[in-house]
Amino acid sequence: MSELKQNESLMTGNLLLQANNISHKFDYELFNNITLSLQKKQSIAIIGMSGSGKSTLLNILSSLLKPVEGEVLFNDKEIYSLKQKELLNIRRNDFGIIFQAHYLFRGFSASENLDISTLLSGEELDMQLLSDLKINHVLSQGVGELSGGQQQRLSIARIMTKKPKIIFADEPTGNLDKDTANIVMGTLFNYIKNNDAGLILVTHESDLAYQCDKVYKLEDLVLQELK
Ligand SMILES: Nc1ncnc2c1ncn2[C@@H]1O[C@H](COP(=O)(O)OP(=O)(O)OP(=O)(O)O)[C@@H](O)[C@H]1O
Repeated sequence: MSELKQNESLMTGNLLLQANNISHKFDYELFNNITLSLQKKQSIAIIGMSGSGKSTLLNILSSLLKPVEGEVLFNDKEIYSLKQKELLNIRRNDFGIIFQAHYLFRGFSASENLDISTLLSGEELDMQLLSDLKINHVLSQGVGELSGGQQQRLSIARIMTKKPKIIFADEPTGNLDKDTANIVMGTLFNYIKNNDAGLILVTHESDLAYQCDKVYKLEDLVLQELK
């Protein structure tokens, strides 16, 4: 994005997240000098080969991993310069992170897993959301009794229940058949449009990626804009 456009979106208040000149390495360099911005109601997909660093980049953008270089701005504040408590507040209230492995409480029912989200956020349970995700009929069942795909949708519902400003999703439809994956993606797109939120999605599936407003490919250390 040009500096002019970036300033425009800052002025109109549409900017949700701005990452500047992000570089990261573990044993070897993963990516270099990545700049990315997310606007309200916008969805961004990141694709790339296995091991190219997509999940690592998502972790950096979503407050879980401080990059070796660069900054991530949310509400005009560089998140990795914040005090731990402020960062935790953003992670708890504003960011919704959907992992490849979902972290549901297995000894509890589906409904109790959702209660944790409503209790912490003070938000109401959205029955329409549960119905859209086709899990409204399994609420009284134990998490261990649900299918893998139902567990995945329950973890997505739990994250959406707290009404995050940004949803970061790492392969959110990995366990789902095509039709159910489309339902989940439709629910995520509706959510961001209706709540002035944004979505950053990591996926292997390019047809899912191209449903997003923007598509980037992580390759040869850089993020290339494909759409
Ligand atoms: N905490 C870590 N410590 C050391 N190396 C790591 C760590 N996390 C990831 N890596 C390495 O960084 C590289 C990129 O991993 P990452 O999970 O970001 O890739 P990816 O593109 O998301 O892959 P996939 O599509 O297979 O999920 C891998 O070689 C991985 O082993």
